[in-house]
Amino acid sequence: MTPLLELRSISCGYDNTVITQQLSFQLQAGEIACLLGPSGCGKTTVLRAIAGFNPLLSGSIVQNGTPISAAGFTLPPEQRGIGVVFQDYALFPHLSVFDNIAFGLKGRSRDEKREAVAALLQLVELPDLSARYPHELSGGQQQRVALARALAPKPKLLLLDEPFSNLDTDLRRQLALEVRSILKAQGIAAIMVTHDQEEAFAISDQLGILAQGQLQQWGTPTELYYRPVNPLVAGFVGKGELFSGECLDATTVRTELGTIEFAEPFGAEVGKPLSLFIRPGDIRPSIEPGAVMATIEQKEFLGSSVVYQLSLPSGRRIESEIYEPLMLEVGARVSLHVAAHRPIAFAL
Ligand SMILES: Nc1ncnc2c1ncn2[C@@H]1O[C@H](COP(=O)(O)OP(=O)(O)OP(=O)(O)O)[C@@H](O)[C@H]1O
Repeated sequence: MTPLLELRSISCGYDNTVITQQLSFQLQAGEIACLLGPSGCGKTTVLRAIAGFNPLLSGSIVQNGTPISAAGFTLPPEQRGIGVVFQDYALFPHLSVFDNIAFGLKGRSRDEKREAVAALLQLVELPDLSARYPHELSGGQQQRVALARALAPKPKLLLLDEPFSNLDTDLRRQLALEVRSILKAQGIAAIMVTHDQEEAFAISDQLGILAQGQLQQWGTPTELYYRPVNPLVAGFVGKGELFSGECLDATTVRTELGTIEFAEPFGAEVGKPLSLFIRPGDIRPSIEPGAVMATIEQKEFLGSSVVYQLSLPSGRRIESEIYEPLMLEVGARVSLHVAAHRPIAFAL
C-alpha cells in the first residue's frame, strides 16, 4: 500500500546548519505518530518541513507517491492539504469561535459553514461556545477550537506541534486521548511533536525518538519501551538506569545488583561486558536476607506506589518503585531482587 506520507532520508536545517540528518519513516492513512525528543533536537523543524514551511537540505518527502519536498523544491503549504495545530493555538483574537473555525471553510455558503461548524463544535465537545471570543475560553477550550479549525477543511494529515504544552498534566493526557479518538473516528492521520512521553504513549500508533540530530528509533510505543535500540531511547521512554554487567551465560548476568537470571536470553557473548537497563519497578527491596544489601535513604509516597531511594554498597543511589504497601522505613537495611522478565541489554 502506498504510504500517505514518506520521509526519505531527509536532512533539515537553517542557512546550511544541519539540525536533523537522514530521517526516514512512513505513515499510513489514518495512522497517528509522535516525534518525541529533548528540547531543541529539531522536532518542530521536521514538522515544519513536512508542512512545507521549511525547505529540505537533502532527501525527499513523498505524499501518496508524489514528491512534495526535495532539495531545491518545496510545494507550498497551501497546496499540500495538510492541517497544522500550533503550540500557542494561534486563534484569531478578533474573531468569534464560529468565525475562527469557519476560516478554514472558505468558498462554502453561509448555511454549509453553519452546519459544518456546528458538527465540529459537537466533535470537540464545545457545542454552546460558538459566539465566544478566544479570550473568553480556557486554555483547553482554545486548543479544542484550534483543533476544530484545523479539522474543518477535512485534511488527510494533521500536524500538531506540542498542542497541549500550555495545559496542566491531567488535562493534557485527557485531551491527548480525546484527540486520538476524534482523529480515529474521522480517519485522519496525524504527526504530533512532544517532549512528554506519557502524552506520546497515549496518542500514538507509531513513535519516533529524535535525539542528537537523528531518528534513533521508529516503532510502536510497546516496541520502544520493551526493545529500545540504544540507551538514549531507553532513557526517553520511561524511567530506568544503566548497570554494567558481565554475561555469565545466555540468560545470566552479574551486576552490582547481584546475579540476575532472566527468563529470556539476551544475545550477549559469555564473558563480555554489557550494559543493562533496569526500571525502578523491576527492583524490589525486601527485609529477607540476600546477596546484595542496600539502605533505604528516602521514601516517597505517591498514592498508587511508593518510590524508595536506595544506596548500594558502592555508594550509588538507585530508585525502586513498588505498587503495594511494603512498610519499609528510611534507614532500613534491605536485600534487592530484580524481577527480570525481559532483559534490556546493550553491548559495550
Ligand atoms: N528559524 C531558525 N533559524 C535558525 N535556527 C533555528 C530556527 N528555528 C530553530 N532553530 C534551531 O534549530 C534547532 C532545533 O529547533 P526546533 O525548534 O526544531 O527544536 P524542538 O525539538 O522542536 O525544540 P522544543 O522541544 O524546545 O520546541 C535549535 O537549535 C534551534 O535553535
